[in-house]
Amino acid sequence: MRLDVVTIFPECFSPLREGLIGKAIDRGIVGLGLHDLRQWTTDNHRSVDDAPYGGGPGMVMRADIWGPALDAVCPDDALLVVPTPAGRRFTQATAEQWAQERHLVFACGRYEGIDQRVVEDAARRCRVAEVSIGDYVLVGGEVAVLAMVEAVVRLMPGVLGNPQSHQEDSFSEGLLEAPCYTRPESWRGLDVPKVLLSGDHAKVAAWRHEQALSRTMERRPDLLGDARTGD
Ligand SMILES: Nc1cc(-c2ccc3ccn(Cc4ccc(CN5CCCC5)cc4)c3c2)n[nH]1
Repeated sequence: MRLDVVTIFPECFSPLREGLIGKAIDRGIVGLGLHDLRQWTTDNHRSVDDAPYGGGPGMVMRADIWGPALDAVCPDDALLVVPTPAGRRFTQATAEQWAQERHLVFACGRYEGIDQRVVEDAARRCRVAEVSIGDYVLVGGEVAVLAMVEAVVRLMPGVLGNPQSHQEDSFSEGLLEAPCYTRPESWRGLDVPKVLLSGDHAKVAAWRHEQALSRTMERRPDLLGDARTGD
């Protein structure tokens, strides 16, 4: 898979060079390209924004800068991902779909967002996904892209040491994950649940499912559909 990111803060993406994602890049499982949007500016101040038509707070990122950048970075067969608070929700299912893609291009906005015509124009030649990572407003798209890239790349073959690991991800079975424990067996008067020491895999699996279910009911009834949310 190839990943390209267009941003005015390329340095925000140095964390991708660390850890499992960094290893995936070093091993060629993932190709990463970082592109400074200001490369496509034309004025001495290298400005990328202007005042919003119709008034309102802050500034909007200019289509006449973003257009040439995406023309250069985003081919027609790529999926263009545009993080925005106004997007469809990015979920584990989204990550699983995108892990099948050959090329993802991420357009990181700042200020109050990107002129909507950039998305409209891009959609004439490639698939575009405007996505939100949660119901809160960040300062820009970079943190959202870091989160989505981690969620997608960890699903790719060869990235996680133990492929079993994402079989039991939260959400992969529609439930939150069960609690996890490791040594010491007793710590500050708190003991590991005895069933986990039993060696009885069926009992362990049953206990973990029950824990996942109760946690989900308590913390995320929305994941359980109408029956449990009292709708
Ligand atoms: N899940 C999630 C994603 C983001 C996100 C993603 C990209 C950008 C680019 C700029 N911003 C800041 C930002 C500030 C204020 C508004 C709301 N304004 C109200 C009137 C016009 C707009 C929008 C956007 C982003 C935020 N936040 N949260």
